[in-house]
Amino acid sequence: MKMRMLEEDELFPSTPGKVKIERVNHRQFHRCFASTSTMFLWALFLVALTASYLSFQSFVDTSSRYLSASWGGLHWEKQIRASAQPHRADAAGISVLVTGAAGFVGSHVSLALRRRGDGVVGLDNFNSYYDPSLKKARKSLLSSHGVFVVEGDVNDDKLLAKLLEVVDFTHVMHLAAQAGVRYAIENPASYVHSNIAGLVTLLEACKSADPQPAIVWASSSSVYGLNEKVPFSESDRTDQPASLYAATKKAGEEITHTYNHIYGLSITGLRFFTVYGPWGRPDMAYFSFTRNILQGKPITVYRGKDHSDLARDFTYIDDIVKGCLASLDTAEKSTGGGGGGSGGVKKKGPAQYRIFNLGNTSPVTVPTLVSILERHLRMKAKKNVVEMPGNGDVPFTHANISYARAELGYKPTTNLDAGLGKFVKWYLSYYGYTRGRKNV
Ligand SMILES: O=C(O)[C@H]1O[C@H](OP(=O)(O)OP(=O)(O)OC[C@H]2O[C@@H](n3ccc(=O)[nH]c3=O)[C@H](O)[C@@H]2O)[C@H](O)[C@@H](O)[C@H]1O
Repeated sequence: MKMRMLEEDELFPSTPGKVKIERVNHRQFHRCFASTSTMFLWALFLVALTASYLSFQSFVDTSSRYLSASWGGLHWEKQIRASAQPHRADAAGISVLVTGAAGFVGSHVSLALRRRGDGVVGLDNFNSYYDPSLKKARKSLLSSHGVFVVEGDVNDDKLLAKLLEVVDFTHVMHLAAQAGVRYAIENPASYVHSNIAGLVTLLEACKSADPQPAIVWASSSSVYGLNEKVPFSESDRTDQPASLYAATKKAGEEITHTYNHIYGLSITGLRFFTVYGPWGRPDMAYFSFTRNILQGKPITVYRGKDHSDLARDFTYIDDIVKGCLASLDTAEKSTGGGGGGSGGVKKKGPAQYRIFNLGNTSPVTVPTLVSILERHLRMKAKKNVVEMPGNGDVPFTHANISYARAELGYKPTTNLDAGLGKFVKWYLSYYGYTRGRKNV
């Protein structure tokens, strides 16, 4: 049957919004029903489309997370367990999670532990504060010695919980941090992120672990700030930080104290004094001076307001490593019960809380540092001497190490001349120089 053409006023009501009800006849009911069912089908279609889009999205999210996740899975867990396994003949081996393992101090400590047969698992986020290729090279060195380094952040609570679940670490050596005194002016948030939030995330994970590991972590000589009493002793005032970096390290000392007090975590904080050496940090003065001298570029040497030279208690990496290992070896067990829950982790008794200076005890001025480098490099520096900008620097540092000597047997043996000699040798070889000329 031929369909009647719709009259104009059936398509467009004469008065907008006012449909003439009396004209809704049987045929219209059919049309209405047909259009309702069409609408229903369309709605169904749209719902199905949305649902499939959402499930596709979640599939994409899950799979991309799975594909991009650098941790997890049975194979990964196997690698973690193998790396954490001590191999010491005396069966006294410890199992250490080293955060910041691809960093300067972290890589040296990890290697030293591994060499004496301890179990080591590294954690590092490989951030780009300085050239990540140097961090990757340190990681390769570690993996060639059987140390597995997980790529991840100390702010990742799930990763930390997983690591502490897979292995009963006896110790955590917490070296991951945002380092550098002057960079805090440029990027203050990175210090809060790593040195405060990251530290708390790590302590939360450790407090809930069963058994709880003992924690040794990197504080800094910078906590002494504007302290003028020399040499700096652990009991000196540390409430006058000169930089945000120093303030976050000081905050770390207070935060770790809280976790020690409430949860029974065994804590040892180490105040490192301007650590230098092979595989060092490119942002530090001795490293950047070396790079500039070799490239014929000028270096900027800061001096104090009254034209006085700045001085640092430069400490060689091997001495620092010995202090770190002695701290691990003398750390007592944590006394908390482990297990998560709403703050239900109670300590069974007071736990050890220690803070040590790890310095060299003989400060050297920055101009002297430069002249030692010139001698080792057999090249002259182009020096720009400028007044120290007010960006967080302190005029001098000088460690009193009596407490570390008494408790840890800590005794630094490398002076700045010998240490810089070793650094320069490493630098020339790592960056492909033959005495001042770069091999291309
Ligand atoms: O012990 C610490 O707790 C800290 O040590 C280190 O800080 P600092 O002692 O400041 O070392 P570093 O930058 O090498 O400057 C050395 C000297 O060179 C001067 N300096 C620096 C740069 C420059 O261009 N010119 C210059 O004269 C500068 O004024 C200073 O007098 C770590 O970086 C830090 O992370 C933290 O661990």
